[in-house]
Amino acid sequence: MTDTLTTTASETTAQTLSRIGGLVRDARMHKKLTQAELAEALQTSQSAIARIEQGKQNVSLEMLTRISEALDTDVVGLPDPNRPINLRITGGRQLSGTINVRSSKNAGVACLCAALLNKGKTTLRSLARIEEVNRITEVLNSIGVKTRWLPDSSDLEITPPARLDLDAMDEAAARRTRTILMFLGPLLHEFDEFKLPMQGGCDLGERTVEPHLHALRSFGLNVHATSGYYNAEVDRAVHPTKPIILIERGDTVTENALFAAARYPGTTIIRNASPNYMVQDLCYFLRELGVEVDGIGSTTLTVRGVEEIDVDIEYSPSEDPIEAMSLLTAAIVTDSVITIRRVPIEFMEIELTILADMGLKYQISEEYTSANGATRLVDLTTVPSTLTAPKDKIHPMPFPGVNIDNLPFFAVIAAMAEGETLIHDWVYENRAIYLTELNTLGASVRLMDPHKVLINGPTPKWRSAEIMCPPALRPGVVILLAMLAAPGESVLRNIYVINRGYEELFSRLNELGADIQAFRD
Ligand SMILES: CC(=O)N[C@H]1[C@@H](OP(=O)(O)OP(=O)(O)OC[C@H]2O[C@@H](n3ccc(=O)[nH]c3=O)[C@H](O)[C@@H]2O)O[C@H](CO)[C@@H](O)[C@@H]1O
Ligand SMILES: C=C(OP(=O)(O)O)C(=O)O
Repeated sequence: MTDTLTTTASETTAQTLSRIGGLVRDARMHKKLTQAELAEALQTSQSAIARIEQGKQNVSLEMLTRISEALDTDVVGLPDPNRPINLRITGGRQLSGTINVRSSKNAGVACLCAALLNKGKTTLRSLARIEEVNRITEVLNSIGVKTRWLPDSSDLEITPPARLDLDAMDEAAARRTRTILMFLGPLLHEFDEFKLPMQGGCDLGERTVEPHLHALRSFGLNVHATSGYYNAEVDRAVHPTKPIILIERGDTVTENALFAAARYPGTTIIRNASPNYMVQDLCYFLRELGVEVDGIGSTTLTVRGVEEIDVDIEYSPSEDPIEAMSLLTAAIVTDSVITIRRVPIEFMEIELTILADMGLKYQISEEYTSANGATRLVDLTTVPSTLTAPKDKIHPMPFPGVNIDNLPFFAVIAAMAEGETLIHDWVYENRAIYLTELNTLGASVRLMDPHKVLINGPTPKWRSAEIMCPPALRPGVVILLAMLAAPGESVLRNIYVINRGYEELFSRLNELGADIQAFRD
């Protein structure tokens, strides 16, 4: 398994050198050495260190070993998932400039799973290069699917083998994601019997599986769970004879039902479908595969499937509304003017309306269209504003509603606003609890019950602190953003979970003026 700080063979030399340079710089700064001091320890010149750090100099293995010794750390080590990445954040700095929202984790992983439906070559353009995608490509590679990042791009080419080898599956990678559950839909077309390791993902308390199994039963899939595996059997005589009613309007359950319907050579009607952004992206992707999907963006999807799909296609998953919300929150907590480009506005409208009611000022551009040809985008420029708490509680809903994954950001925003804000995360058993970590940074967050926090703002004085990153993506980012607000040096430990869902978040925030350095113990 690789992590963010390890190099991969497919990277170009220039990219690799610049990555190594960044690692040397981070390790040197962590050790609090100047370039001249490191140069002296290595008996080389300060300009040689500067060139290495800028990625402008070839670095031999011998030199890397010496640098590692001088800095007391493996600058480039063998991949070791047990060595956590930490962040050192110098907060209290304003941000400025422009940043582009990248494509979403959730559409990305849906399209990766959907590529299993296609015997031809699938190219995903501008796919998020994140740990969740790494885990899925590791699983795909282990079962025989070839994946290749095209040079100088984030475009991933996916070529399936004639027959998948499920026995060779990289189970360790599979168990680190919930996405593995979304292999059920594609695989039921390929195997009469198969088993999959049980899923992982964010630690948010119990997450349901039954809605997936319920939906897939209409396609003859029967699953029984035994000691860490889903054992699946497919009864080929069973077909959806009536509309499939999802028992939850979940995103991935809708996607699993779509995978099953995509290669069923008949019409499937899916009711209580999620119309959320990643599901819409997946529907557009399926259309590229030749599958007819009507009702995109609604809760009833009608799918006319194709038994065998063998086409070479390209698709560009759309921009991530949750990343847009994260960047907007970064601007709010640092009281900054930044322009966030490529915001998928349809999936941010309610959040923006609530924030406007709280007093947030911003400007938005004319709309334009994402590379997927459908998603409406705007550029959003923030204006430093004085916020007051919302009059009512903030709670999420399946789309359209405040996005479930955007909810945690309101906690740190509420900590900037005058008055009391109640945040009700009815969805996840554990997630609200992690928001109380904001207290360590000076906020006033009271846990009312496992689903509700009451936040008193504005925070009189943010203070820096050292915190273990919560094992959940969005709360982890919320803590990171609060650390941007807190003057002084904070440390956020073990941030794998953030890299699971965000691409180069730290260096991109640094380009806006933040000071976030990654280091390993
Ligand atoms: C890869 C991916 O796309 N992940 C997203 C997807 O996960 P995913 O689709 O896996 O979400 P879950 O199935 O875990 O649903 C989240 C929670 O909401 C509950 N629930 C959901 C729908 C509903 O109508 N009623 C209900 O009670 C579920 O029981 C569960 O506890 O959707 C979640 C909810 O939007 C997001 O947080 C995840 O980022
Ligand atoms: C909960 C999330 O993701 P996942 O479904 O991948 O665990 C998330 O994106 O916040």
